[in-house]
Amino acid sequence: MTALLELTGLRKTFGGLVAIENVSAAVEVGAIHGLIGPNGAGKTTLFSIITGFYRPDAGSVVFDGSDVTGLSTAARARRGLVRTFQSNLLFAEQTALENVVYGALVSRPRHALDWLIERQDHRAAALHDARQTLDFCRIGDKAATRAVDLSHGQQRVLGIAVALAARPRLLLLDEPFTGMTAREKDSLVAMIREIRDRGTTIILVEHDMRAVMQLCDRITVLNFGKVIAEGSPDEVRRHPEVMAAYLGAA
Ligand SMILES: Nc1ncnc2c1ncn2[C@@H]1O[C@H](COP(=O)(O)OP(=O)(O)OP(=O)(O)O)[C@@H](O)[C@H]1O
Repeated sequence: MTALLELTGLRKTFGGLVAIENVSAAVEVGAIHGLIGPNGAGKTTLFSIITGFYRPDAGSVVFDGSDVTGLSTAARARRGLVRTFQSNLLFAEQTALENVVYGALVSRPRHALDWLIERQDHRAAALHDARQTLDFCRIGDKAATRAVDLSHGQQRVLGIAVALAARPRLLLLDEPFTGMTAREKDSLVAMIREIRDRGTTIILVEHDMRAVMQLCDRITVLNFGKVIAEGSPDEVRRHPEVMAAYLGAA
């Protein structure tokens, strides 16, 4: 297997606090890779380093063979490294369809230009793609609904649809299951598998252990900013340090 993402020797401090210390990990092409750990373990900080929101104090982020450590979030997104947000950062007053179109345009500035100068063929193609993405995410019937009028679970799915519109090669999902009903969770588990099966590698930061264990091929466990375990769900579940970290946290 080849690594799509390689993290080497990452370190990030906030004042005197070491949030991430000497973190190395590799995410294989086609994997669903979990990133877990108790509260304050450093998951969000690591996520932000991978997406370019934070610059690490040391170490490197290599995406598809290129060092992207110094690149902006937008430059990474154009290369196919795309994230969703924990909160629903959507255009609340716009329809679901418009949100997905914006998701596609943000990652493809050339298309945005065509849109602005009203290239009708590009507009039609963008709308067609956005409709297909909403259908794929099982919210095609909500295309004309304003984002703000969707249920919480539907808004989270729309967030994923917006990210998918950017055609990610690596999709980072930030706690996508938060606040979902059991039924919505089951549907999202199936959807995430399908996204992977269509060729997108996935990193999943998630507190819902059932979803993590169901979905992930590999899991990296952080505690106090360090990697304490890495392996299959079964290996990680039985790892003494992981059990201790979660019991300690509980
Ligand atoms: N911007 C910041 N400024 C100062 N300290 C920070 C900042 N961001 C995170 N930290 C600290 O770094 C450590 C790791 O935090 P982080 O949010 O990455 O953990 P987490 O695993 O995502 O936690 P949670 O599961 O609660 O979201 C914590 O001690 C946190 O207080």
